Amino acid sequence: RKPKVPFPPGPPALPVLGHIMAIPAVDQGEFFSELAKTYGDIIHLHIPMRSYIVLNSVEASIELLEKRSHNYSDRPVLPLMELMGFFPTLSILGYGPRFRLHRRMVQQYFKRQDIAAYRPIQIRGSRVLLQNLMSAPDKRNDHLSQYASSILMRITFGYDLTSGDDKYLSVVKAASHVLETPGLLAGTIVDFFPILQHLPSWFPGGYYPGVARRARVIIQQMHDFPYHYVQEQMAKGQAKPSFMATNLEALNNQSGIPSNTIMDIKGAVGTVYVGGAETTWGTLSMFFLTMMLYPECQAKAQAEIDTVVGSGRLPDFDDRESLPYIECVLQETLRWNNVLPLGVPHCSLEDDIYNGMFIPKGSIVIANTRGMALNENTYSDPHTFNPSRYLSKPIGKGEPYPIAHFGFGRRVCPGRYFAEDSLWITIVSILATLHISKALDESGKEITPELKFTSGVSRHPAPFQCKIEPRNKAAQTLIEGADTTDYY
Ligand code: HEM
Repeated sequence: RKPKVPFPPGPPALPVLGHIMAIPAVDQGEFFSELAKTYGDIIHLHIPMRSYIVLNSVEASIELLEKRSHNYSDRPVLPLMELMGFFPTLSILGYGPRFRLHRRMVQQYFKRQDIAAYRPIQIRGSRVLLQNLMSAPDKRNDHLSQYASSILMRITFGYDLTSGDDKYLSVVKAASHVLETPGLLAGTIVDFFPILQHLPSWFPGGYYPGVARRARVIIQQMHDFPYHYVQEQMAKGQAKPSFMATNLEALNNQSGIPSNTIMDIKGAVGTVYVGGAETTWGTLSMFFLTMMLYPECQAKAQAEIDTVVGSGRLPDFDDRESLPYIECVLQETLRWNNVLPLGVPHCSLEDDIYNGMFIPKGSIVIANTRGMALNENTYSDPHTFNPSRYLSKPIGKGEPYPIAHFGFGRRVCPGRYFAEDSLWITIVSILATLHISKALDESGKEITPELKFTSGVSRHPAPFQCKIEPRNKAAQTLIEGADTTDYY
């Protein structure tokens, strides 16, 4: 279809295939940012039967995804995610009544005004994490994923995850592993030619559907076990307060949201505890990488904690306002290499014209959040990790906190306030007590890892070694003596 108003600008396309061969499988954020230098903030790419719109600035994303959110809050159909059994799941539900139901359920539970109630869970989790990091520093990633899963499992279905060998944690890990498949969010050949999902895995083009079909069992377990666990606990009269128990009770009393179904609750719980944990531990993994690579920032953060909190106790949420540099470390960790570099794709419901550019109905609309974090007009020397950039001038550069990493409009991350709390308490507790540095090789030389990242749905640092040790005897005593009683 040739529109009267031109599409947004974009590079020349091949006939039929359009830009499909030009889009790289990895580092797409950087690729789109390079294109933006020539074609501007809103780029149009052709993929077979579809328009692919990439938004490269916060301003353009706000204009379309927020101010025109009635038109840009749909999601593209993601055949592979559905084939895996991710349905009905808020993150990928199309815009409509079922989306609104799920969104309301999740948003209500993680409202900014209410999340302080979950802090005892986050504090306890961060203390267990300190103890685990001190006793087995080599298993850093396992501890981080256990921390993130433990707080979300506790809140979503009242489960007390206390060990790294927990059978349910292994299901979560397996589900996360599935999500490491590159391109799952509208980036595989099956998204461009959905008919391919029916091919057997040995057939050319059948690789992705094969991966998705094999993952079904895991994804099913991931959705089912929280439900069975809560039912069991409710039958014994021992269910702890949780998202699932609250919603099931509402359903039992017939007083909850009328069209609520068990499937909806299972789907909502699944997306929160797996998606939320994946992004939280991924960001914490990034934090370790930055602290190892930028020791001067680590020292500055520790000096601030030593002055404000001292060494006689662990930091608490009440300290947050008095620790401006720690806030900057958190914000810079979220910006520097954000875990969802292209957010989650939106989709347009109707034809639209914006600034003389035509955006057809059904376009896949991507917010290039990685590109926004690297925008040189907003962030000086954007590849450098520099928390001070947010401090007011003349001490800092007065640059704004990043916002793009949590997405936009009616699909903005509903867990963002909770996520920031989970990250803050962990980051400040680690900085208060542990020292992170480069690991040494056999000859005693420091190992500097190459900056490498995974390229699945979420982007994490590739595995890297680092040294983690208590900062001093006082810190070791604080970790050993930390109160890990369950006060929630
Ligand atoms: C560092 C941590 C996190 C980051 C960077 C992050 C980022 C994002 C992004 C970029 C989106 C897509 C927004 C859009 O489409 O414009 C999203 C959606 C979502 N996030 Fe988060 N998130 C994080 C943690 C969490 C946590 C802890 C939870 C749960 C408590 C959560 C629950 C969700 C859900 C349910 C959606 C789907 C919303 C929808 O489609 O309407 N996230 N998140």
